[in-house]
Amino acid sequence: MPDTLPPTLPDYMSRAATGLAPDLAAYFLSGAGGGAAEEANGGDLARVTLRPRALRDMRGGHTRLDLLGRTLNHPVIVAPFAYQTLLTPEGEVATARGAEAQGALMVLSAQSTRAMADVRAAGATCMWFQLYWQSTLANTLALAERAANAGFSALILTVDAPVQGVRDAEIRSGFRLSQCHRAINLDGIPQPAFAPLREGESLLFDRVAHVLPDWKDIAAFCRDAPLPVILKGIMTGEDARDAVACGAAGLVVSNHGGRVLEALPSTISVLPEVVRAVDGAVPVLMDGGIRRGWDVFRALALGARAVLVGRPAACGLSVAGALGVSHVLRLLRDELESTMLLTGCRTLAEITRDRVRAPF
Ligand SMILES: Cc1cc2nc3c(=O)[nH]c(=O)nc-3n(C[C@H](O)[C@H](O)[C@H](O)COP(=O)(O)O)c2cc1C
Ligand SMILES: CC(C)CC(=O)C(=O)O
Repeated sequence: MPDTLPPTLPDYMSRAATGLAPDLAAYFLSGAGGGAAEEANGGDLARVTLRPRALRDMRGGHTRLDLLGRTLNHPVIVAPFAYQTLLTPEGEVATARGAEAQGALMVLSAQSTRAMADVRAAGATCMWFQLYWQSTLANTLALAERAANAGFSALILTVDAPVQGVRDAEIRSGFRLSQCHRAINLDGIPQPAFAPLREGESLLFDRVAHVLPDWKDIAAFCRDAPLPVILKGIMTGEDARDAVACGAAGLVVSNHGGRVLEALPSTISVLPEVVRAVDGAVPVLMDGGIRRGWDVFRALALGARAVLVGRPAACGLSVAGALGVSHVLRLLRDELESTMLLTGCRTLAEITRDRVRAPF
């Protein structure tokens, strides 16, 4: 635990970047390829400027919202991120404590290094469970049942990373995951074992592609899953419409924090296209590059119902454990409140498109 907590979120990010071992910093903080998509997320958010309204009555203002049948204190959600015991021995348990301290909804990654029951016991606001497709519908439903039995209230199925991203910095750093930090909640769910490749065969198209889902599988999963299913990693209006048609209960506009494919656009730039396509049918959330309370405001103004933060929570966890996660979330919420007050928005519903100037 540091003697003093960093005063701002950028200070948490730089303290984590310098304090972590180089290979861990590369795994947790770098982006795909040379990092352009990760940089675009933050760069494009900064291109959205605010149109403040002065002298409005701000009494009784608040940051509450309703999302999938629950009332949340504020719209900042802890994104699922993998292998948290790499950052501190308590891992996801500490993150859940920090999230609960701020009444923040947390999404637990299927690649969690702590048992889902222990994480739920540590923080009651860890209510959503994220998973990847597990080769077959039956395997994916088996994992979903585990989450439902552990008391989670919704599932996030991530569809944007069927294969790992190639991150230059991570490769250069020689990052390797050790067996001490494994995804224990997947124990007993069969993982694919691929037959050796014959001459001229492609690993991705001739092996991996055979265990990947398509929209029919997603529709079957949404129909049979024991909990509402939110699809994470939607980046176009077309996919958004397909997701709604398949029965998704919500969408997350996400490029995985720019971690999987360098040539993707920023999430804020595609958010309006997705929101238009969905036309209010289900809530649209967004993540990628949210670092300040005014970034939350920017995303909400362009149609996001709430935002998720990945690296900010990871940096809070790495610098000061549960307290760091809690402090990072508090900073974001305080900055959002002050941005609302300074722009004349009493409630989240008042953060509308006409409160910003945006090139998207
Ligand atoms: C180290 C790391 C691990 C991640 N692991 C997962 C994961 O297991 N599942 C998932 O859906 N997204 C994962 N993500 C993506 C986040 O959920 C989220 O989309 C992204 O971090 C948002 O961008 P931000 O880091 O700029 O806030 C991970 C992100 C990071 C940084
Ligand atoms: C195990 C990985 C697929 C976790 C992840 O989503 C990531 O590292 O971005």
